[in-house]
Parts: sequence; structure tokens; C-alpha cells
Amino acid sequence: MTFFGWFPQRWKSSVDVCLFPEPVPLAQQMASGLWSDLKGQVPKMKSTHLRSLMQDQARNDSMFVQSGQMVLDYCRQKVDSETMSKLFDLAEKAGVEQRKAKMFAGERINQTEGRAVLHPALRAPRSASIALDGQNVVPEVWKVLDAMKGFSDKVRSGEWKGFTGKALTDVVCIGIGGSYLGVEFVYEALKTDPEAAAAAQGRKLRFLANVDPIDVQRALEGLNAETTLVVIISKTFTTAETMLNAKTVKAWLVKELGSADCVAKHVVACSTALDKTQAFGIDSNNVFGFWDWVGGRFSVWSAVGVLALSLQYGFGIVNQFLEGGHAMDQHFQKAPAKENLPLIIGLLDVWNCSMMGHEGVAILPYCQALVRFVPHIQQLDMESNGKRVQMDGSEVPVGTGAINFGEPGTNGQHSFYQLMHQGRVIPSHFIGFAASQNPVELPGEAVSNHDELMSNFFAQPDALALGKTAEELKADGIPEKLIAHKTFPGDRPSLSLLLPVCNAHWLGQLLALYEHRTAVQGWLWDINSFDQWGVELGKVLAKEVRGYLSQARKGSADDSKFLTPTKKLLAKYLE
Ligand SMILES: O=P(O)(O)OC[C@H]1O[C@H](O)[C@H](O)[C@@H](O)[C@@H]1O
Repeated sequence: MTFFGWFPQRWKSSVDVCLFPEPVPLAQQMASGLWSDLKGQVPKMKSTHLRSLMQDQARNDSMFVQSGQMVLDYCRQKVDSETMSKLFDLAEKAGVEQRKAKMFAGERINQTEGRAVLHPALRAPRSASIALDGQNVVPEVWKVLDAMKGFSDKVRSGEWKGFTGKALTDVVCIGIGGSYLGVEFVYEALKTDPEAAAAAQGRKLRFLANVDPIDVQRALEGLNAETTLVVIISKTFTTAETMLNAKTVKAWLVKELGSADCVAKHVVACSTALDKTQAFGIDSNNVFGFWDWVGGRFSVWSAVGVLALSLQYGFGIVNQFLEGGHAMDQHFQKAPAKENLPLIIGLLDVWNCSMMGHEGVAILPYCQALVRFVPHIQQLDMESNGKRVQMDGSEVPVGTGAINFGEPGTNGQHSFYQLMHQGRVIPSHFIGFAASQNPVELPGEAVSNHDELMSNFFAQPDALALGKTAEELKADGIPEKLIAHKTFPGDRPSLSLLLPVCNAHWLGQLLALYEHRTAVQGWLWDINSFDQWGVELGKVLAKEVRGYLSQARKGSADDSKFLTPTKKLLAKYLE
């Protein structure tokens, strides 16, 4: 079956895409009263406590959605059926279906960079057909996947040897942002998965991202150059941090191994800029490519993630991750709106951010393996949706881009949950798994260790939603002077996602779910979620400072282009 085998025939080409009505630009939506209609829901929802909303069992049932073995429960959101129906209307008017179809059809929806957004093609089965400018990109994708399988098999089996003839057991990945965060998230998440852990026996994977030289020391600590493979990961192969770190580690290899010829055996690259990898001295046979239609923050499914993860865990496990991502793509495309998890979560996040005025969203995985999930989602969501103008350049008339933050539970409960319970209202995503990667059951304990963890996963959303009233505290015999301090207002929205187990397949599903949630939000706001011009200005100014420091370290330099406070601080630094 082709990738589009299940896909409605009418969405198959960009011409057919035109069968959908054009999405209505946000400003027009505002004028047409759709958002104000939704805004009209706000006073009602603000004045109705979740305690009341949750008394309606039919409402709660309608907000318990299942996709295969993944469950989304959003009855603890400050919405009723009328609000939800207006949100689904909004999705329709904003053209979410049409924009989604354009993305999957390879249209250049990243308009400011003139690029398609085809990361789903990276996880499509070999037999799929996804066209960009009339060319099926899937065979190209699988050509690189096959090459990475071949290379990682050789390294893992010891057939590929280092400069001194030893097998390469350790890998250092050098990359930053999208060329780092997703890879580290998946690496960490699989480290304790039994199948992946067995496959990684005797191997090490390290990351070097920060240009801070301390990170070099940490990444190389205890490594032997003779057994170390360096993977330089950079889409553009121009990122200042990555280039300097790559040169630093190359110098370490050459020093340790005594010859510049070691590079051919110890350095490989993942990039779209093959001319630049060659200029760096990397043999083009050791470069694994990808394409400009893969955004950095969506690139873990490409060579960016697949190579390093295959070296550590073997290609078979990484393929399960790809298949999980593809399963979520299918769900996102096929499932009706009311059962469509990325759509619902995107709508709820927009409702909370743009209508209810909550500026943050807490992402709370009850799974220590997801320790690097939130940093990855921060880049994915905040770099995508931290935008101030719409596609046509006009200012977005509503608040966009929430501050995504979080920590695994239960650690976060002993840290910032105080603020969530009695301080600010922060809509939250609770993420849990039915089974643990490491089941532990102690004789004499009331529950298994995983059930202990999950008791908190189930309790916290109710504590946030229901709170505890002064009357209840009085009935518990709490002294009068403590009642105010111990009162929990409740009425704090959350949603809960329950998955079977944290393995490669479900990690793929979870990450693709969050990618599509991000896209849905951007489509509702009519912003471009796929560019990132906001990261440029700081880079340009850093270049000026770099030039100044270089001169200043040699003697004197002209600081006249800097602000007076900046000059003062620079002078102090150079003292
Ligand atoms: O992969 P690279 O070209 O080295 O880019 C690494 C990162 O740096 C950029 O500044 C962007 O903010 C990120 O989206 C990107 O992932």
C-alpha cells in the first residue's frame, strides 16, 4: 500500500488541494466574528469552576478520546461542548484541513524560505510515494536510511575500524538546536528500554552542543580517541558553535592519534551542505545527507538522529521509532476532528493561550526516561510558534506561542508545582505510560514502584482541577489561622495522555503528535511555524563582538559601535 493508500483521493495532488476552500486569514476571521464568538465563551468558562464542569459525565465522556492504545483525557480543560464545537469550527474556518493537506502534498508552505515541509516523508514506508515538484522523495530518503543502516552495522560489528585498527565503540555527536535536542531526547528515552539497552551494550553516546569549552571537556571525558567516532551534525554546516566544536574535537583526534589522516576513519557528518562538509575535510562517502524540506527542529527522523541512534541502538530499533512517527501521521491525516489528538491538543493550547490568556504550558512526563523530552519540545514549539506576524506580515491580533516548560514527575512536584497549585494558572499536559521500562515490585510494599509513580500522575490533575475549599479544610479540623494558607483554588486546566510503554514505537508516536500539535497552532494563528528569523539578530551582534574581542586581545580595538553599557561590561571582561 502506498503512503497515501488510505488517504482520501481528493487530497492527493496540489491541484486537488484547491478543492478545499482557501483558509480564511486570521484578520478576516477576527472581522468575521469567529474569534470574538469564541472570546464570548471566555467569561462563561472563567466563571464556571472545573468542579461544576466535571459533574457532567456526558461531557467528560466526550472528552475521553482513544487512538489505538493512546488515550487523551481532556475533561479537565476549561471548555464545554459549546466551546469545543466553536473550536472545531475555528479549525475548519482557519483551513487546518487544507493546510495539512498542503503540507503532506509537498507544497512550499514555509513561504518565507520558499521550502516545503515534508518531515513526514522521512518516516514513510519504503513503498510510499510523496512528491515534491513531481518527484517522489521517498526513494531518496530510503537510500540514505539504507546507507546509515550499512554504516552503523559495520561500526557496531567492528568491521569498520579506527585509524589504529581498533573497533569504534564510542560516539560523540557535535551539533546544536535541532541538530542535537531531538537526538538526545530519543537517546535518553531509550537508554533504559530493555531491548534498546541490550543493543547498546558496550557502547557510549555523548553530545557536544554548547560552544562553552567546558562542554568539550565534559563530552570527551574518559574517551579514548582510538575507539571514538565523531559525528558532526549540522543542516547548514555553518553554525558557529558546531563549527568551532568540530574543529576542537578534530584537533583532539589528530593530537591523540598523531596524524591528520585519522579524520577519514573517525569523522562523519550529517548535513544538507555537502560542499561544506567536503571543505571541512570529510570524505563524501562518510556524509549522510538530508534536504532543505526538513526543518532543523523536525529533523531527528533524518540523518540528524537516525545515524547516531542507529550506531547506539541498531537500525532496527530506530526503524520502530520511524514507524511510530508514521502511525501518528496516519492518525493526524485520517482521524475525524473529534478524535484527532494533535488537532484537539493544538486547539486547546490555542484556547488557553489566545483566549484564556495563559502564557505558559507545563509539559509533565511521568517517566524519567523522558528527561530530555521537554527541552526538545521547547525548541519544537517555541522556535516554531514564537512569532509576532502572520503570513502576510501583519501583526497577529491575539497572543501566540506559549512558554513551554516542565520536568519529569514526580521531581517537578517538589519544585514548581507549588506555583501551579496556589500561584499562577498554568495549563498542563500530563504524560504517563501504563507499563514501566523497569518494573520493580518490592515485597511488603502496597504497590509496585511504577504504580507509586502513576498514583501521582492520576492525583495531580484532580488536585489542580478540584482544589480544596475552606469549608473542606474546616471539616478536616484545620486551625482557622491556617485555612487561607492551605486553601487550593483549583480550577486549573490540564490534559492527560496515557500511552502503553516508553519504547521506540511510542516515542515516535508521541513526538509526531507534538510536532503536529505545533503545526496546528501555527495554522490557527496564520503564522509561519517553519521559519526562525528571530534567532538571527543575536548571531549578527555576536559576530561584531567576536571581531572586537579578536582585535582587543591583540592590543587595541575600536569599541565605538557598541552601546556605552556594553562597552563598560566588555572593558571589565577584558581587564
Ligand atoms: O543544523 P544547523 O544548521 O547547525 O542549525 C542548528 C540550529 O541553529 C539555528 O540557529 C536554529 O535556531 C535551529 O533551528 C537550528 O536547528
